[in-house]
Amino acid sequence: MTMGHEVRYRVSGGRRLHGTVFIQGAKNAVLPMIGASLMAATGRTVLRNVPIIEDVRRAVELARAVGAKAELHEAERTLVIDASRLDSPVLPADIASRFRGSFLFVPALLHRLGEAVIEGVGGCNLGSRNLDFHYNGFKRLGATVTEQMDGGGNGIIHIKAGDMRGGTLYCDTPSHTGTENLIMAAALARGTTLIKNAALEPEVLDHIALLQAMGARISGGGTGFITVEGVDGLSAVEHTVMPDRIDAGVFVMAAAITGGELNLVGASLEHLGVAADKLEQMGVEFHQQGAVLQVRRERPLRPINVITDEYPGFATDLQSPIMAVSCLADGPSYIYERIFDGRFKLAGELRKMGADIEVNGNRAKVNGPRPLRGAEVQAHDLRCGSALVLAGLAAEGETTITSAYYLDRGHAHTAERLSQLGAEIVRETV
Ligand SMILES: CC(=O)N[C@H]1[C@@H](OP(=O)(O)OP(=O)(O)OC[C@H]2O[C@@H](n3ccc(=O)[nH]c3=O)[C@H](O)[C@@H]2O)O[C@H](CO)[C@@H](O)[C@@H]1O
Ligand SMILES: C=C(OP(=O)(O)O)C(=O)O
Repeated sequence: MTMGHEVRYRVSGGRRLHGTVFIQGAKNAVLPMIGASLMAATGRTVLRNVPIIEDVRRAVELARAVGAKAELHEAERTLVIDASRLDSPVLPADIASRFRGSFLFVPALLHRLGEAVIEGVGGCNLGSRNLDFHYNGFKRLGATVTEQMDGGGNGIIHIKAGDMRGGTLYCDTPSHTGTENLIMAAALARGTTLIKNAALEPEVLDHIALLQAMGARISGGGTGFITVEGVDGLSAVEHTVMPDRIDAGVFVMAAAITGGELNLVGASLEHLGVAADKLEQMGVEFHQQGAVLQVRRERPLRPINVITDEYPGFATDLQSPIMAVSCLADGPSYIYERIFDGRFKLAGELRKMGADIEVNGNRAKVNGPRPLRGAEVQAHDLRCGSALVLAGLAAEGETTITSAYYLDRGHAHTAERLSQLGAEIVRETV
């Protein structure tokens, strides 16, 4: 995951955070949007409020690998994509295996080039992460899916478009990227498609809004039943990416774990779903003032009971961060991870910092309060990384977080933004 250099963060804890922070654009909205932009056969798509994160850099590389012109203007947080000439259906492993969002390029390749070849799909290693809902949906629309082994024993997936016609599709559980991929595949198929048990996440709705602006005919977003009437083509448009609710949740928890007070520009209480209620129960006070969310924590942290679920349930991507906060809560906290079966590697790292956490399958009990002390710890995945930053902010002494490419996959300018709030944190490449 580190590609030549190792990224690490050093955090010195014990400072209360104060001030104003800008919430980045949403990773899980911009990635499907980059996939959608490849469906426009003419013109240039302009995406604004793009988070400057490693996953976006990889997506830009991947868009270029299939023939698109893609320019990321980092200072302007704007991505311009001209997909008028795509010339390769291959998603090369050296780029695609580094982020999950690479699979969101498949519908565009099917419609524009008639096939997609996937040499590797990446993303955080969170246990089993199947793609059967995607494959089954593509097949129901008329595609064929085959797997071959390359010389090194790695599977290469070939998807051929065939005559793509609308049909009835479903997700066994409301998959986030599954819903986005099936909507895109149906948008340019002939006739009407119904997707049952579709995901309700705000990023899925933002993605639908972009596709509608491009000319797609989609209804039912946010209901669990999505209907797509196929159209002949989609046009390039300009769209502003919604704020990242997971980035917002992490900054709420930065205020919570340090006993600070922050103004989060662009954060929405509604988008936090049940996470907002759980954080309130822990002692966080919220004041939504238009598009600015004010948060502070003055009272001692109370323990919490968390069950992860699809939106508007408690987001699995905030489960690791709240595990870090609950280490300092006044009593035992209980966490039940229902979405992924391998998302507790964090517990071992927090133990190195003095935490007392018992893990049993997908359930964890965090015995708080335990003072945290600085240690050398490893980010095993993106949210493990953000949780360790939070723990470092509250720990006595210095915490070094290694394998921090994972953190950079999903959070922009972490050290700069936290430093502006009074934290002592540096990012290093070694
Ligand atoms: C790029 C992106 O948007 N990533 C997000 C997306 O991941 P992603 O879209 O991969 O997550 P899904 O919603 O698809 O996965 C949820 C669960 O469904 C299972 N499943 C999914 C698809 C499938 O075909 N078969 C299957 O069994 C997965 O193994 C997992 O247990 O949603 C997750 C859950 O909110 C978030 O943690 C990720 O940050
Ligand atoms: C699991 C995550 O991302 P991805 O699906 O891109 O691996 C995440 O954002 O925590």
